[in-house]
Amino acid sequence: MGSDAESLVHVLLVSFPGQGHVNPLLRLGKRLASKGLLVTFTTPESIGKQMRKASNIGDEPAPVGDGFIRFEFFEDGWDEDEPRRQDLDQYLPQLEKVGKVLIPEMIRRNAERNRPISCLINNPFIPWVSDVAESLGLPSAMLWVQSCACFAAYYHYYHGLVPFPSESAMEIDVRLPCMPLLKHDEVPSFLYPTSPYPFLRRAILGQYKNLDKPFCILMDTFQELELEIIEYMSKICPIKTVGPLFKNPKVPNANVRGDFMKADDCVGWLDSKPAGSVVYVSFGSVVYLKQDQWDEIAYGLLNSNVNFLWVMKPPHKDSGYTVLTLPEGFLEKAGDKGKVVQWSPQEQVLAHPAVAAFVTHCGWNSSMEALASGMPVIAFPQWGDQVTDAKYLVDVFKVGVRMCRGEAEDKLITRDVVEKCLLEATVGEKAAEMKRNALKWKAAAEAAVAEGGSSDRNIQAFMDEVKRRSVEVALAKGSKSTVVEAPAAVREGAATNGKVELDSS
Ligand SMILES: O=c1ccn([C@@H]2O[C@H](COP(=O)(O)OP(=O)(O)O)[C@@H](O)[C@H]2O)c(=O)[nH]1
Ligand SMILES: O=C(O[C@@H]1O[C@H](CO)[C@@H](O)[C@H](O)[C@H]1O)c1ccc(O)c(O)c1
Repeated sequence: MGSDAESLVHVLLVSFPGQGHVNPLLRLGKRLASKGLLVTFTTPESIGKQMRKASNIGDEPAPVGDGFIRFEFFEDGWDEDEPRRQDLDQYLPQLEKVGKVLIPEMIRRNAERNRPISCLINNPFIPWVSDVAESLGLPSAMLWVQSCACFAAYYHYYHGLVPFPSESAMEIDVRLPCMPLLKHDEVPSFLYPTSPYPFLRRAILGQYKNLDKPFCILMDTFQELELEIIEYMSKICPIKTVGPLFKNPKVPNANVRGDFMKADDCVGWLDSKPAGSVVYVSFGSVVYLKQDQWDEIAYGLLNSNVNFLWVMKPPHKDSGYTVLTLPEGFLEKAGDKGKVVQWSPQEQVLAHPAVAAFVTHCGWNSSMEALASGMPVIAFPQWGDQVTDAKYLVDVFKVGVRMCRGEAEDKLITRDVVEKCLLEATVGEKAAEMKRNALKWKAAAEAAVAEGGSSDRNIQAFMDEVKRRSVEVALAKGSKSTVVEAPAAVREGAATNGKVELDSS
């Protein structure tokens, strides 16, 4: 490694191996690197292999702005084809067991190679990373990869601060401070007493057991988007909002990506379509719909006569899902009006002028990418944070129409409803109003990450703190610090109390 990289403060990012976790943590890594840190990104080798295949991840540190990012994967101790990786109740303890041995080894190896690590950053599902940091006398931070509203909902549930739906009162609404009233099915669905995913409730709440360990909780949201709840939760936890992380004005085209699958080429097809004529349909990396629902969406798309780009990712071989099919003759009927791909370059798609609206499952990454791209949405949430994100996208941020309330409702959304929602979001006054609102959020997002914006100030303050602590760590370990510059004073900057004014229907 070049001596340039070795002279930089070095942080280690440890990610849970899910696409919705890797993307925001890698984006944080690129942001920190662009501002002058050396960043090592790690996740299990099983995913590392897919990332190397799908993206251009090399062995050498990649220069990003003023710093570098490099990758080092770790073995999770299981055979390549182990199906238990799909069962979080088995996989998370396995990751903890091996990670608690291999991450300290990785840290030692890096120190021996003259690039000592000064701070660990993890994302949810792997809270033990802050135990590793503590045991080695290193500071740690956590990147929360959902909205602050969901963070607050889980926090209040975990500490029993307000009543949530329970077996004896299934349909109560939930009143959380500084948040709109959440109907029982707008609360993150892992908290429903009847959730079929108790293992995901355990996985996400596991982070709250260790919440006192990270010195900072970074969040991929921005102050202007969730003003009141961010201010409220910041009085309780050391929160710094740094989003939207996918926008990095310093290095907008950093050529480092973390896709698990190579994106199909669809930009040329989009280029051939008129402005604002295409609906983009994607349900993220984990959600998988039933065949009858898929058919209704297919007919709704055909009947609405819109152009569409539809992501139809293949299911994981051990997921238990059967491969979805398209109705007979669907592609012929759609002709050049439709394109179906296995994986899309979503950031590029959402920024493309041909795209008018996004049918989304409302995962937080997709939600932030849509908002920050000025893209109206048609909300089709299924579970977890998605149902809460849908509530916010539609009722609070006012950039969307609702097509579905969530998997728990167990309701087939018919082709007529699909068609009605597609038209509502693409033509007429309501569509125009949602677009205006979305463009306001795009401008607010860009201002947040621009130099001196709320997220930029927070990331700078975080970097200064990491550098300050790296001196302490080096002194405590009795070795020479790698920090060459004194931490810059944390710039107070103008408080961004201004709310974004929205058109309301
Ligand atoms: O065809 C696709 C579908 C999704 N994504 C990316 O995958 C991530 C999905 O994260 P999200 O939180 O939206 O959903 P999850 O997959 O975690 O349910 C986002 O960054 C998307 O941009 C993508 O690049 N291409
Ligand atoms: O990545 C998984 O879930 C997604 O995480 C996003 C960030 O927390 C969230 O916004 C989105 O709604 C989720 O779908 C994930 C979930 C379960 C699982 O077994 C995984 O391997 C990944």
